[in-house]
Amino acid sequence: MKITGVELRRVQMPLVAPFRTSFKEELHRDILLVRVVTPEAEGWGECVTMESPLYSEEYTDGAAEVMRRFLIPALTARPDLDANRVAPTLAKFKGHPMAKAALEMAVLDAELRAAGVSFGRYLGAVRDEVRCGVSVGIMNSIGELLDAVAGYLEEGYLRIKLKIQPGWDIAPVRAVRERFGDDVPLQVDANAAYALTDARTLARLDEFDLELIEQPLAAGDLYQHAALAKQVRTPICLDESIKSAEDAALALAIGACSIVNIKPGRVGGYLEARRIHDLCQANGIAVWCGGMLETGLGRAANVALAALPGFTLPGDTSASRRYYAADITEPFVLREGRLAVPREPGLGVSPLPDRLAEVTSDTEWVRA
Ligand SMILES: CSCC[C@@H](NC(=O)CCC(=O)O)C(=O)O
Ligand SMILES: [Mg+2]
Repeated sequence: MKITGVELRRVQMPLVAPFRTSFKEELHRDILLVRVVTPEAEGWGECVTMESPLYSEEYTDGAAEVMRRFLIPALTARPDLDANRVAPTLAKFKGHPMAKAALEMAVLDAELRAAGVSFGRYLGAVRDEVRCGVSVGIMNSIGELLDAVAGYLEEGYLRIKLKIQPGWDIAPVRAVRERFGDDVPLQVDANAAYALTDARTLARLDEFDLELIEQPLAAGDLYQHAALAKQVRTPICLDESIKSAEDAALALAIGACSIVNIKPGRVGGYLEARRIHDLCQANGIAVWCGGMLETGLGRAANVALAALPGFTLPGDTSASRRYYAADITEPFVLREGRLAVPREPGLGVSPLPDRLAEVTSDTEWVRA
């Protein structure tokens, strides 16, 4: 395929409620969308960067700039591009996995729409629907948290993930266990808020029979996570630490984690995400699909990925209404705790033109 041009489009998506983690409180998402135009078809990509470099080193304005100056020109120079060639073409540019992932996603979408093949079928989906969990932010009170969890359980979510940080960990987890019982699959995500010196506090979470503790320590602390894993019984799951299949192989080799949260943007794209899935499956390691509050575009791709055989745990693949009153695509609606895998070619969804226009704050055409 030859790219004839790329549109960079910024959309402003207000959240239905504040979403607070150990590093930030989100009130809205300023999202960079990418539309790749080729003679055969167009494709959409979603860049999952935050506005500021607080989750990882990337941020949205930086992603747009690196795409505009380096990544898009490298891709448009190739007359023979396809999705498998995006990462090798961009490999000479260091880092920027989320920016690269958005472009690969858009090229893959265009390629698959032209071929009449869905994301799920291309990636290797074995299910027509995926079991869904939900991520619950840090709240102002235990009461507010319990009301939120009650609402999500009522909606049918099959797993609850609680954001934690020092000072908001043991008490909220205990309160959720006491209110909703021991049978609700429950896990926590610290977003790297703890240090190895907090091992005793983290070990106190063992009494609550959690599915996992996600990213307790800093992204670069692989060795420290391996040391922590020897001091807590609850399985350690990594998120921010795993930026490639190579990182995953090292983390498994040194015992830094026993479960992996796979986020295509964090690892440079859906093809690398599949490689991590394959590596983990071959090593008997469970994986699940993480989330970055995606619109229906990224949500469609994540749900397709989550249908691969090794995704045995419910992911943060929630319904559109978890974050947005009105998505930019037809909404993903939870049914019996599950989301259906799109079956149409490519992502299987497209932005609704009127809705997209409503939320667009900027659009820029980068000519090939
Ligand atoms: C704004 S924080 C985004 C990263 C966070 N994502 C979630 O908690 C799930 C978000 C979602 O449901 O998309 C994580 O560290 O796993
Ligand atoms: Mg996480």
